[in-house]
Amino acid sequence: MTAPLLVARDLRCSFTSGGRHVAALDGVSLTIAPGETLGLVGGSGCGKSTLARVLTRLIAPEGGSVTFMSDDWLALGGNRLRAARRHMQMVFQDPLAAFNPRATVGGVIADALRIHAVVPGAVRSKEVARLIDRVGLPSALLGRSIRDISGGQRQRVAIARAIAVRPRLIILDEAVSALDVSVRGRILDLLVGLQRETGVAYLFISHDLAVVRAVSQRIAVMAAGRIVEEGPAAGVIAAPSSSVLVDLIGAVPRLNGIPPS
Ligand SMILES: Nc1ncnc2c1ncn2[C@@H]1O[C@H](COP(=O)(O)OP(=O)(O)OP(=O)(O)O)[C@@H](O)[C@H]1O
Repeated sequence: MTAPLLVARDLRCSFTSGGRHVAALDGVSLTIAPGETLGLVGGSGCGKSTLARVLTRLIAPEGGSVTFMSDDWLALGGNRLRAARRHMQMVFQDPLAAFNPRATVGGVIADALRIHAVVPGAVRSKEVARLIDRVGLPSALLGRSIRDISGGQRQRVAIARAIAVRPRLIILDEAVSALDVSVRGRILDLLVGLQRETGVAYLFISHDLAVVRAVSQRIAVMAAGRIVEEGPAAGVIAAPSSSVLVDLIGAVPRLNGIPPS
């Protein structure tokens, strides 16, 4: 059996605000294999984004461990962390918040290539052009400000920036949730195609089970800071064991046997 790419064990993270204590992660464990998509689904406030932020080390958990590419990920520092970071990229719901709004499309991708020294400087522009074409954007967009393109185009730029550094894992947190249905479908197709070509793994986080189902081989269902069920996508949806998943299935007419209106 191939070694897992990422193993999270018993992650715990809580917040106190307004005198209220919330266990956002209450002992979360999960495994992601190389090249697979694990879909993480759950209702609002169940801890999905906190998990993404802990895995990407934006926040430190109070307990638990993460092994990523065989390293003790939460303990890595210095040059080893910088080198390993390249392999775990993140795409957020609102890419504008993740970019310097004054940056150009080409600049965003070139910076990622430069920071991680992915290709020699002499061929960087050529690689930027290849990436922008691969994510389905015209090269005319390269000089445009990131502020002056559509939300769907911006999300394609975010994906181009993530794949530019040839990561092993991309964590997508509600990455297509703000897009209209047809744009969303095309971006999901792009993600599936890129995975086939590069073998990248995805942790695909969404409150929308239909979207998660469209791209995931396995699904983990989260409620109140815990993973309440997990397994192969088709099997989990065919025989849900948690009330959360039953509710999420009920919210998707197609999965519920009722044709969409
Ligand atoms: N910085 C913070 N300070 C205080 N509470 C927080 C903070 N971040 C998250 N929480 C709380 O932790 C819980 C989990 O939040 P989280 O954002 O991880 O959930 P989520 O599943 O991503 O929700 P959504 O789908 O609505 O974004 C919620 O109760 C939230 O209010």
